[in-house]
Amino acid sequence: MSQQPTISIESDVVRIFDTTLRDGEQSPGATLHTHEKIEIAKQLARLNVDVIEAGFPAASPGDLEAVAAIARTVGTPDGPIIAGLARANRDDISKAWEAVRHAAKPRIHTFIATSDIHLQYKLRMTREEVVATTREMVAFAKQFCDDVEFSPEDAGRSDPRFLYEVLAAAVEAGATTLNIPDTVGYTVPEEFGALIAGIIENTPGLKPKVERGEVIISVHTHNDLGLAVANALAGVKAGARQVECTINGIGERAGNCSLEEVVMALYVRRDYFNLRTNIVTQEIYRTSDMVSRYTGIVVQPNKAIVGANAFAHEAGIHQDGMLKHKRTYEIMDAATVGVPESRLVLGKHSGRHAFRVRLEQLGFHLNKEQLNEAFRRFKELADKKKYVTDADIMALVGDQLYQPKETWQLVRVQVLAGNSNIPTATVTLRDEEGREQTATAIGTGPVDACYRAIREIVRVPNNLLEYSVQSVTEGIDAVGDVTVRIRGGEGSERVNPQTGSRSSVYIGRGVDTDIIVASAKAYVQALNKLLAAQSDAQAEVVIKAEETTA
Ligand SMILES: CC(=O)SCCNC(=O)CCNC(=O)[C@H](O)C(C)(C)COP(=O)(O)OP(=O)(O)OC[C@H]1O[C@@H](n2cnc3c(N)ncnc32)[C@H](O)[C@@H]1OP(=O)(O)O
Ligand SMILES: CC(C)C(=O)C(=O)O
Repeated sequence: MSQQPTISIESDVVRIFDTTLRDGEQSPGATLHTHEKIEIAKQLARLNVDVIEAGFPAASPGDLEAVAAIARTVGTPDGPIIAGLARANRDDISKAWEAVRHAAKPRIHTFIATSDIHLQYKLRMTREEVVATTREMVAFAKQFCDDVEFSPEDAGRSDPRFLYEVLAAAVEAGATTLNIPDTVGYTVPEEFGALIAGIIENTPGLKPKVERGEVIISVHTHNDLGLAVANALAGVKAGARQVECTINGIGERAGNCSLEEVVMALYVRRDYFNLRTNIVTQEIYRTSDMVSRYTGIVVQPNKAIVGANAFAHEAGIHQDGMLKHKRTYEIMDAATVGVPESRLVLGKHSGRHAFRVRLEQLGFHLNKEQLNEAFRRFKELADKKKYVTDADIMALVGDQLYQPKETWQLVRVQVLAGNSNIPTATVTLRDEEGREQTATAIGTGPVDACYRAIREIVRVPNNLLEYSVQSVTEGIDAVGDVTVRIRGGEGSERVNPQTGSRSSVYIGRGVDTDIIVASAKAYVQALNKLLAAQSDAQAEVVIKAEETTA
């Protein structure tokens, strides 16, 4: 099984054959319109893939036209090879040629299965018939096109000795690329590598042709066991010089070998593979994003290379390492794949170093005590909130540095709610001189009614931007923690003493076992901040006016 490759191939280039528009489009629900396929093909050309498999022209007239359109627009002399897939029959091959012939560099890719299970149940053919069909159909394709690729489908589960026979027939008939598919993602890397090495070594007459680059061995792996990329790399190590892959690894079932992963593995581990690709790696992220948007297939956040978290660091120890030297936790630069920069995500696992750096980026330069207090409050918030945003941090530190006086205090709140009442709230607030005011309001729910009643008393223009409630403790007697964010009207801007930046957004928090009470406290707190900022602003105007008169 562990047959070691003894091959010495002249070229150190691994060709990238992108099949996003053919095998990728076979992902359930990924159907693309022709104009989207053309856009993706153009982007693949910018990415500098060597081959675009643009579709399966015999599948439908629309598919044929889409492949032809790509051949015409993207298949320029400097552009990639444009391939069309065809079963091993005359009709499919003729249609493939009809579509790809418009390209400067066309390729017909024909295939037939070689595993016993496919022969017996699907094709209902004998091995002899498969060999004869291969010879005949590769020769038929060769009449149209010099560049013919042949694939023994389900090679991963085929008898290797039979594969050698079929592949020899394909080469004799003129195939210049032999693509070895692990169609159902069944093999494991050592085994697949050995399969490739065995093919090169044992297919009659093949090895010298592969060494001179007259015949290219290609690999096409599927991800049913999550091994598609590992298998493709094992194939490359054994002598393959073309990898068939898709953007974001989309494709039938669990998908195909992911282009970005295999390309970056070859790039980052040049020391191990001693090979290169022609890919413009800086275009990777843009391509991934386009394919995701057009197919509607979302990229999982932890996906290697292109996932949202691929260059994000949350743990404090990692963030500290990153700040001291990027290579401590990153094996490649985000910019290499077109991601603007790596991110330090602030959350409950973050440490002081990263927190301080983010504060400085936001314009806050705190002394040690202030930083410790801000960090304590940040951790408290991170325990409750999944993501702590920059806005949260600004509000949190802003609040810490700026403690307004309490213009209004909540005295009482009483609500009538339920599914047979109009939600009604009666609220009593006390002002700085100890005078109480009461208002009653109805609303769409008890919180809305309560907020309307408060507005009746406080009467300061504001918009509620965000209302969120969380339980701080567990169980039926849980304490509710309400956070509100409001924006004040004109003249309610607060100047950040650290940065000089202005904002009219105020945050209020209220905690109580009754969430209506917690909601009222939070809103009153936010309004108090707004009122304090307004009176500060007025004082500023008066002082400026006095200075001018003086
Ligand atoms: C592993 C892969 O990804 S292979 C590529 C898969 N892609 C596609 O299937 C493309 C979309 N397919 C289609 O639109 C349709 O299946 C078509 C137009 C290609 C064919 O449709 P139909 O003629 O209705 O046939 P259907 O798909 O039901 O069955 C496939 C037939 O092709 C035969 N066949 C399958 N593979 C091959 C092959 N490589 N060479 C020759 N014949 C083949 C099957 O044995 C079956 O033949 P049968 O009708 O004599 O039993
Ligand atoms: C047609 C071949 C290359 C294929 O897609 C597969 O076997 O998975």
